[in-house]
Amino acid sequence: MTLGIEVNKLQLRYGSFTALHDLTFKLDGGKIYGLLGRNGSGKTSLLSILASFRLQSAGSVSIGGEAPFENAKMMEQVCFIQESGHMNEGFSVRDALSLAASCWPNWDDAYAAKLVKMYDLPLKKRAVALSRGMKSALGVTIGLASRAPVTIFDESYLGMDAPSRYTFYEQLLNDYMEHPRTVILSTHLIEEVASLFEEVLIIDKGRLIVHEETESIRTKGRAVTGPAEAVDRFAQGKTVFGEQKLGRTKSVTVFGELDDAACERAISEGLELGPVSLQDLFVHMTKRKGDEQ
Ligand SMILES: Nc1ncnc2c1ncn2[C@@H]1O[C@H](COP(=O)(O)OP(=O)(O)OP(=O)(O)O)[C@@H](O)[C@H]1O
Repeated sequence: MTLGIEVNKLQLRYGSFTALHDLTFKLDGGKIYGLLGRNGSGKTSLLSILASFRLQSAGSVSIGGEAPFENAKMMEQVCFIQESGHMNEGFSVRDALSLAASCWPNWDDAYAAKLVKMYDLPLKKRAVALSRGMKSALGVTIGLASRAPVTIFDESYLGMDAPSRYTFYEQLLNDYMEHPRTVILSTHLIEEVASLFEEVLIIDKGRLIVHEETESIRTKGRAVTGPAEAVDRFAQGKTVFGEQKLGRTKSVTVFGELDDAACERAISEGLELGPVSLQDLFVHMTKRKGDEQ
């Protein structure tokens, strides 16, 4: 089963501070979404509302057609894994897994055991006493094995070392192919995870500035490489970021879609056009006064 999500004019205020401004978007069920945003942009606030950890100040959220807040049926359908997951002081890893098994009806014990083995999680150890990376490994184990129709990972794998993170990405993709569900990943490690995203949402200062298919976002910019003079001529009048020079060869990223004629002109001048990284585009789109170029 997959569940879609609809968010309409969603606002969240903390006292007099507005963290989320009129967010409106629709997520189809059964896709992997990337949620990107700079520090403090409102990612956790948004995800907490989707997971019914928090009630919005205005607007509406519906998951599979139902409002999630204080909706026991919905809580079984949504699994929210945060980096700073709260663990009961006295709980062992085994207890944490047993509790998770009782929360999510689609829980797969055999898959959880496989992940425990992969991550070498010590079942008898108190969960609060695990290292940061091991806590993250426990978190992603719970998120994956929950098989919840809506599974949200809020930077939950940041504490893990690179091999463990790659294991997570691989497991997520394989398990998602076998058991399609709606997955939202918020991350600052954009390039590492970008290939998993089918669609990307970018929020900036509590406002949604992008919601598009990943492939379509990548067409918003191009990497242009070639002889420095030809690159400069081509880039004139265009928005340029991410400039690199090696000898007489230069590479720049130009922002904005290029039509066929512009691409043909570039190629005829000996320039190479390549795709732009999602991370470069994200940095450009969320740039603020005072940021380094
Ligand atoms: N409980 C709270 N009380 C008051 N302000 C809050 C509270 N929680 C978050 N905020 C504020 O809301 C804004 C959004 O915070 P949020 O944690 O949602 O951002 P984020 O995008 O997840 O950030 P990061 O990438 O740094 O984790 C920030 O300005 C933050 O200070």
